[in-house]
Amino acid sequence: MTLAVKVPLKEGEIVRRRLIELGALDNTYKIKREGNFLLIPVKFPVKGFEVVEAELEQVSRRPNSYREIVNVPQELRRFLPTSFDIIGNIAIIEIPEELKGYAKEIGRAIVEVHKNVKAVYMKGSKIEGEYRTRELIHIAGENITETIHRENGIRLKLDVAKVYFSPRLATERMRVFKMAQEGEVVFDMFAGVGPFSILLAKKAELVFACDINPWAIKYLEENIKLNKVNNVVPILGDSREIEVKADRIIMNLPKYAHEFLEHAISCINDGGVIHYYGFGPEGDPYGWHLERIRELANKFGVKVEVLGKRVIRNYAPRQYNIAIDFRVSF
Ligand SMILES: C[S@@+](CC[C@H](N)C(=O)[O-])C[C@H]1O[C@@H](n2cnc3c(N)ncnc32)[C@H](O)[C@@H]1O
Repeated sequence: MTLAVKVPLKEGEIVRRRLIELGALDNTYKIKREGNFLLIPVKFPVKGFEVVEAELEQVSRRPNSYREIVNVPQELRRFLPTSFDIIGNIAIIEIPEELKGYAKEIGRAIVEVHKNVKAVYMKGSKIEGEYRTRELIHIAGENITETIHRENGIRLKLDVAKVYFSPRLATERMRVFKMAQEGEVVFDMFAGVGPFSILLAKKAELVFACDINPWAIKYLEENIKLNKVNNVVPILGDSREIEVKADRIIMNLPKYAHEFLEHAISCINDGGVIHYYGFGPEGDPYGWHLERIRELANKFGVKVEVLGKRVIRNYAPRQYNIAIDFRVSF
């Protein structure tokens, strides 16, 4: 037996919406028709409605999406985000202004549907600052920010509040791994907690992994142990000040990578490959970056061969996160 609001058939939809607004609708039971009435399952007695005890059928199918069970007013449902990131057992979601008042409902629904998710955070700012982190606002589940994320066969321990990490780049990291050759020396200029470095360590002879964020380096050191790799050298500092020679350089700092190009070219070995990342506008997202690369190639008197370029993902409206791979020959 469960509690249900009994309403005339023709008022059913209006009452259902009202119950959603009140957070009273119990989605775990099905609505039942009884003659000219509907029995709408509720979580608690609701003032102003006739509440009865009823035998209702339980909803047996496990929902596929939090959107199927979340209690938000019908007219706002169209604003519900269709995707969010899951990093280890932590979900991070961008909630539009219209739904900010329902953030906790959304968080609760995510925890309910995704059994592996233990904590949910709402994005509280854009990615900003030198460390490329953002403010996170806790909306559901446990108040934890440290987790272990699995991707491409490696484990990455990290704190989502203290370091940059995006699970959306997993395919890009695998693509770079596939391009890498056995026995190379790699310079990961903006290593973070090591998703490129640790993966590439499986092929490379040596990986220099630099980051300016002490938390990133702390987790990188833990991840080196966690993944039992012995050829990654963590370096805390500004990668412009690190003088190494490498066959492959990864420049995963899209917002500022162009400022580091000169140093990258000075670190690359003859015939080496640079994986450059940037942001660019719709239409020609590569043009500005390719010009910078060619300018510097002229300045250094080296040859540049573009091996590939692609859009990785949308970054903002009409702005793309792009990648350019190029070979440098002396
Ligand atoms: C976009 S994140 C990429 C992290 C990592 N490659 C990944 O895929 O998760 C850029 C990283 O560059 C680091 N960073 C920013 N400026 C730097 C600098 N001058 N030298 C070294 N690292 C820097 C930030 O702390 C941040 O961890």
